[in-house]
Amino acid sequence: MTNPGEADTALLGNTPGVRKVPSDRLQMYTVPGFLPPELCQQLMDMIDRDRRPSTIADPNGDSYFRTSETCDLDPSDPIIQDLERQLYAINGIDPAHGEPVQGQRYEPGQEFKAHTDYFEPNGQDFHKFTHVAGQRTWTFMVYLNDVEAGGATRFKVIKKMFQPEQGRLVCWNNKRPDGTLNAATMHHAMKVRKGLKYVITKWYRERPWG
Ligand SMILES: O=C(O)CCC(=O)C(=O)O
Ligand SMILES: [Fe+2]
Repeated sequence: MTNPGEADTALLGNTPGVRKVPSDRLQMYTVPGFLPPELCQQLMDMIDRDRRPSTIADPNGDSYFRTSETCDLDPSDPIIQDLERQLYAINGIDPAHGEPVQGQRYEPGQEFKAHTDYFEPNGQDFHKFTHVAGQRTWTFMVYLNDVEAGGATRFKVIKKMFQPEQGRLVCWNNKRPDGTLNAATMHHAMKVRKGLKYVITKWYRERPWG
């Protein structure tokens, strides 16, 4: 039985156009053209209207670690509800286990240095971030635009790099099949060199969110 906070990989594997990223280190899939250009544009407009400086869970003294901007997308907006339905249709994760979907926006020179999406068990804020909903399980991320230069997402442990491409979904399990945290999910949103970069990020939890 799949835990309600984890993606149903049979469902995911049957998504039209899906590709399983070949790796024996982590479960990862990508779907080119997952979101249509019109929806991507609507999401970028929403991010532009409501953005704020991004934050990180355990500040590490490097104020240039995550220099992008973030937008908390309104869960009651019909566009976001439609997006949530599209995610549920391919991952089967009980929506109650999802964090509210976020948008990220990067200008030239902005990045999010190498990190994992799960919370570090030794981090100072571990309890604060996990005591209600538990650890993060899966990450679903969609590029909303093609970036003129730079802005790739680099998974250095598995030597895999994704170039932003409008509508492309990339998703992965932050844990190994045995439930332990998977450091091979380490990734770096590399500096945008030219133009803007927009993505949405959706994280799921072991237990229902709030
Ligand atoms: O923007 C990207 O390419 C990755 C974003 C990311 O890793 C995050 O927001 O956790
Ligand atoms: Fe990340």
